[in-house]
Amino acid sequence: MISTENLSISYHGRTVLRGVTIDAKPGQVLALVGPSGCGKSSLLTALNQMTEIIPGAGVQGKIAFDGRPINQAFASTAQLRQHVGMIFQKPNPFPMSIRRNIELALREHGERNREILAQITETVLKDVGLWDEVCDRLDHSALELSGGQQQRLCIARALALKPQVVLMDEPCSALDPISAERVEQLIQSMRGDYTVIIVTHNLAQARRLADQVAVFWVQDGVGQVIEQGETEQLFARPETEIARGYLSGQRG
Ligand SMILES: Nc1ncnc2c1ncn2[C@@H]1O[C@H](COP(=O)(O)OP(=O)(O)OP(=O)(O)O)[C@@H](O)[C@H]1O
Repeated sequence: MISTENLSISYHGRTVLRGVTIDAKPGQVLALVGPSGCGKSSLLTALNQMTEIIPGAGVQGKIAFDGRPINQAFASTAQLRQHVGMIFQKPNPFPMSIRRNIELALREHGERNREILAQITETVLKDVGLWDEVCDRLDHSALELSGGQQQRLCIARALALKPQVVLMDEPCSALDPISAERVEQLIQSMRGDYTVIIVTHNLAQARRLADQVAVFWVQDGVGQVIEQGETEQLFARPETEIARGYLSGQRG
């Protein structure tokens, strides 16, 4: 669904990630794990072309969506981001009503019909398990919601655009344990319908959620993928000493 080939990322001429080849398959969850600073977030950022707005950042190598280079697969960055949504560590709802948070994204992509807007809003809020909690205060500010509710709203906002891929950068790590569990359950429920690439420092979470895992590590001062494969196989029988130490919690 979305893949990279020999992808490298640099900032101001310093390469921070080198030679990354990954393939997130349709409907699967791919977890990116590894210690701080090995380039996991940089990779996510490159996948929906946000790297382009970072001063001094450069991307080399190939990124493909459904087998086609992303520049050819999408007519514009806006179209790419419709198909490839992004969720950040800190929930970032717009400072406006719960309803407007969902509708604004849809309106930006040309949807004006009020009934359709209301219907999609209800559907996606139900999908993320938020409808019952907010249906009587849709016109209240999204900032009145708890952190966990805000994160589920942000996921609903992304899902409203019917993306095929959702990129998630540590989506649970800023939440309290109960909210984190709800968001994790939500990601679990997205399996099959969406391709998810999730950066997580929580190895137990990666093991619970992911079909595939890629282990990142800094070698010779540059981030690289040192091992990747099916989750259970990778955790049970890592091939490299470094991955074995990291996945067992003894390194990193
Ligand atoms: N905008 C930027 N300008 C310069 N250097 C950057 C920028 N963003 C990231 N870096 C550097 O790139 C390297 C990789 O950072 P990145 O955030 O991608 O790693 P990470 O594995 O996601 O780390 P973490 O798990 O802590 O989020 C780090 O050395 C970081 O300092």
